[in-house]
Amino acid sequence: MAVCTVYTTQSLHSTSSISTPSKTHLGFNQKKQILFYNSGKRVANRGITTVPWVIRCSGDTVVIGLAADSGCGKSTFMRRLTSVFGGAAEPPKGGNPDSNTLISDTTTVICLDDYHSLDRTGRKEKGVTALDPRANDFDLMYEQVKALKEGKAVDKPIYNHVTGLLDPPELTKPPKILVIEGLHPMFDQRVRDLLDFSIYLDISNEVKFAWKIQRDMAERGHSLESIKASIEARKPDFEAYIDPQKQYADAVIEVLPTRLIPGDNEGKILRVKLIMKEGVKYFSPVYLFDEGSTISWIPCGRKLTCSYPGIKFTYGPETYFGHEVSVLEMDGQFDRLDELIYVESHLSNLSSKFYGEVTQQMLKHSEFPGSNNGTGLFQTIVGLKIRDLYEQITASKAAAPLEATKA
Ligand SMILES: Nc1ncnc2c1ncn2[C@@H]1O[C@H](COP(=O)(O)OP(=O)(O)OP(=O)(O)O)[C@@H](O)[C@H]1O
Ligand SMILES: O=C(CO)[C@H](O)[C@H](O)COP(=O)(O)O
Repeated sequence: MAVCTVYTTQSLHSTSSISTPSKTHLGFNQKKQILFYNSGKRVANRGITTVPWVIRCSGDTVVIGLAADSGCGKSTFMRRLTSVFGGAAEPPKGGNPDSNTLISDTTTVICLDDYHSLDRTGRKEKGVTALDPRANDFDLMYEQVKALKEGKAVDKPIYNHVTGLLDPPELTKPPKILVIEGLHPMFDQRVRDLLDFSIYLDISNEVKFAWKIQRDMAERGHSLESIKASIEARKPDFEAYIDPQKQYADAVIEVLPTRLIPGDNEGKILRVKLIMKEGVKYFSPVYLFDEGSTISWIPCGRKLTCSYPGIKFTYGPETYFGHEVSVLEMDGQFDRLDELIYVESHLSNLSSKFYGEVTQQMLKHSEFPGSNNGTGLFQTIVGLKIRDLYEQITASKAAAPLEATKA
């Protein structure tokens, strides 16, 4: 049910006895008594009113932002996230086969490439990349994400990656959870302010290169030179417009080459950091052994099989762009995924619903890239945290109308 916040009208504001705008919550078309307050004290009772009083409706839609460069694992993360909610995500039925949208029972994932204002030819003519803000319509992005958050359907444009053209729009309905993924979910402050939670996938250049080669060379037949050239061409705009968004993220998954093999730059064994901001509403960071302490842990031995170069976890408080954060790091990879339960049992605040849920999720998607290392583990954990955040937000919204009528 969408919930609407009702404010007093201008004429009531001008009444000297009422100094603060009053608020209450209504369902659409629901009649309810509206109470007015003066510094928390009930001062008037205006009887029954209806929707015309409503000036702002916010649906139950929780909005999550996922930022990353292209080819950095957003789709894989989305598949893990939607799986935590129990359903598979699919393109809109009967719509444009080249739609970028994915819909599951609870979640709709929209790709912000759909807000490219310049198509492929337009960008070429103007000499700008897709990462450049001038190639994107942030006004429309803001209006549509805001509308969806408020429970209203929108006609969202489609950027067609096959043709490089802007296709006719598709009707997008407000879901329970809206994920906006792409290059710029935290770039525009208005859009950023709509996010209930934000994530940045920070893939180091060395690893990005290794992944690109794996996908674009092995799977798409591109040459090594063209992959190198495309990464180099994107770099200045990536550094100017995409990378700075990580400072705003509530959680960052940073992927680096291992430190367990000196000089390694193959990008096969990874060191992955989960950077979690402290003090974010409805989000309490995961910790290892003891919250707030600095821990270094090598779990290899009788309970966890590790081949060379082994596995090392670290955990502790740090500062990230001036924010207090907790950082959990995993370097190395698992030999046997079923043994992950041993690691899981030493992690706290996971927001799992039962013992072993993280291990179960990882085993369920063992074929996804990153399932044997920190990328898969931390994406799964962030998925559980998002479910928990969603449940807390909806519970608090459901409690709000009751609180308002009790007063
Ligand atoms: N955790 C991982 N470990 C190893 N390789 C990975 C990982 N995540 C992604 N990759 C590699 O990167 C490729 C791109 O992943 P994915 O499709 O999830 O990224 P994306 O950000 O959605 O890409 P795009 O925006 O280009 O569609 C995968 O095909 C895989 O080769
Ligand atoms: O950075 C990207 C986000 O996915 C794409 O390169 C951008 O959307 C442009 O698309 P295309 O490569 O199809 O012209």
